[in-house]
Amino acid sequence: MAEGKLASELSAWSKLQSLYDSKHASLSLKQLFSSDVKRFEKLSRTYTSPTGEPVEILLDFSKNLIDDEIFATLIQLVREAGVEQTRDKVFAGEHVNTTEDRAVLHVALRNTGVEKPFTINEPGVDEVADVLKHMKEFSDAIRSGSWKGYTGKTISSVVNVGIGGSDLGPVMVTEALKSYGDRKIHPHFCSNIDGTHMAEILKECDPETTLFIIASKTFTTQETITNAESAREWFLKTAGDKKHVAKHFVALSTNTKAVTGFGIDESNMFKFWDWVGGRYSLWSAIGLSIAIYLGFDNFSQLLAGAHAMDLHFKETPLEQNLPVILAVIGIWYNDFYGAQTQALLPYDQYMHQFANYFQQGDMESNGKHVTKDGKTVNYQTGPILWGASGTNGQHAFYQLIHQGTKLIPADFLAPAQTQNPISGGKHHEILLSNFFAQPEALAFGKTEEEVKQELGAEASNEILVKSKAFEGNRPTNSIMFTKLTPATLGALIAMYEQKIFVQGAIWNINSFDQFGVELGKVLAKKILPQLKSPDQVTGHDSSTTGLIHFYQKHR
Ligand SMILES: O=P(O)(O)OC[C@H]1O[C@](O)(CO)[C@@H](O)[C@@H]1O
Repeated sequence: MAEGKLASELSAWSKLQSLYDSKHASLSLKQLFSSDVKRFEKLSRTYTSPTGEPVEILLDFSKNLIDDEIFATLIQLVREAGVEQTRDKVFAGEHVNTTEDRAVLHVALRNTGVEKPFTINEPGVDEVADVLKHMKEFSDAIRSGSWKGYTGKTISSVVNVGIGGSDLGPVMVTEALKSYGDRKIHPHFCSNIDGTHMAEILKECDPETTLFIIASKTFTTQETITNAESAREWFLKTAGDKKHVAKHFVALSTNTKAVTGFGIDESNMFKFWDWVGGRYSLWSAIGLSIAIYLGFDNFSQLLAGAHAMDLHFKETPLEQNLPVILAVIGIWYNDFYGAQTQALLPYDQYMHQFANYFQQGDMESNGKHVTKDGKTVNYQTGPILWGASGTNGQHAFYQLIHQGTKLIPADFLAPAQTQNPISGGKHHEILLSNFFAQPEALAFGKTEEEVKQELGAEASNEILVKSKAFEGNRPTNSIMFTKLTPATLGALIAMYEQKIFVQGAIWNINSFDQFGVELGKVLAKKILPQLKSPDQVTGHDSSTTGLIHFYQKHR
C-alpha cells in the first residue's frame, strides 16, 4: 500500500513511463487489430448486474493505444497505489475525506432495500431508510394529488431551487428518464443567481399549484438562498398569509437550524448527512424532484442499479472491473500522452445533460494539485471533461477530434434499444450507425492512398489529398447498454463515480473536498457592498476596479 507516496514514485508509474517512451511512436490501432483477431474479445467486458433488475453494459476498450503489457502495468498501478484498500475504507465508513474529516458514503444511500446490502456503521446511515420512506410518502402524495396547495388545488409545477450538486443530478436524471416521467407535473430547475433564471421559471408557474423544493446541503449557498427568498416573495404576493408557505415550500438539507430559520417547517425538511458530498447527492433527499417526477419506484430502481454497480466495483477483480478499467485508460492518456481533456459522447438524446453533470462530478472531485499528504503533485490530475450528445456533436466539434492537433480520448455511449422507435425504428438505426462509425473512423482513419483512389482525376491535387486524409489512431471507449432504464442509468452514473474515485486514489488526492470554489465566493461577498458607488471601490487591482467602474457608469 502506497500511503504518503506520489503516484510518480510508484514503480508501475516508472514502468508506464518507459513503456510510453519505447512504444508510443509505434503503437498503431490498425496494426494492433490486424495482428490479433481476438483483440475485441480480449479487451471488452460485459457487466451483468449482480443484483436487482437485469442490466447489461458492454465496455469495449479495444480501440485504445494499449497492448497486453501496458494494460497489465496499468492494473499493477492500481494495486501499488492501494486503491483496493482505500475503496474498502470508503465502504467501511472511514473518514477518507481527510481535510474535512468526513466519511464518504454515497454508497450507503443506495444500500437500502436492496439484495446484498453492505454493512456500514456510521452515524446517520441507520436513518437513510426513514428519509426514503418520507420521500416516498411525499412524492406519492404530490403525484396522486392528495397533497393540495393553499387553495385546495393539486400541484402541477415543481421548482427545484439549488445549484451545483443540488441541481445538476436532478436536472440530468429527470432529462435522462423523461420517458418515465409524469407529464402532468412540470419540473423546473432554478440554479443561477441571475434573476433571469427565476423570473423565466415563475412566468410558467401559478402560486396555487407550485411546489418549491429548496435544495441545499449547507443551506447557506448565496445563489440558492437568494433564489428561495425571491420565490417566497413571489408566492406570498398572491398567497398573502405566511402560513401557506408550509404547503408550497420544502427543504432538502443537512442544516435544520437554517431551514427552520427560513420559515420551512421541520416536518417539511428531508434531511441528509455530512458524509454525502454535494456532487454525489442525487441519491439522497436531493433526489426528491426526481422521485416526484418519475415516481418512487423508478427512483428506487435508479438506486438499486447504482448499488449493483457498487457491488461489482467492490467485488470484481481489477482486470474485469469497469470503473477500474475506465480509470486506468484515462490515466494512460492524461498522464503519459499529455491529453488535457476527456469527452463524454452519449448517443441518446435523453442523456444530453450527462457530460454537464459529470463536469462537476469529475472536475470538482479531481481538480486538485495537492496530495492527501500535502505534497504538490508532479503529474497531471483531473481531466477537463466535456461533451454533447451524438449526432449533434458530430456537426459541431468532431472535426477537431478527427483532424485537429490535440489528442482527445472519448467515451461513446449508446443504448441498443430506443424508447422512441418512430418511423419504424429508422432514426435509431441511423443514430447507431453513426455511433459505430465514429470510433471506427477515429481509430483507423483514411490514408492518402485511399483518398487518391476516391478522388480519381483530382488525385494530383496534393493539398486536397492531405486535407482529406485522416491519420486515425485516435483512442475511444465504446459503452453499450440494452436500454436507458432507471436501473441502467443508476449503474452508469455509479460506474463513472467510481472511475473518478479510482483516479483520485491513484493520484493520492482528496476527491471529496472542494476548497477551490471558495476564494471567488469570498471576493464576490467583499465586492457586493462596494457596487453602490465608485468611491467605495477599494482594495482591488486596476483591472477589477476598472471593470466595476464601467458597470457603475453604465448601469
Ligand atoms: O448544496 P449546497 O450546500 O447549496 O452547495 C451547492 C454546491 O456548492 C458547492 O459547494 C461548490 O460549488 C458544491 O460542491 C455543491 O454541490
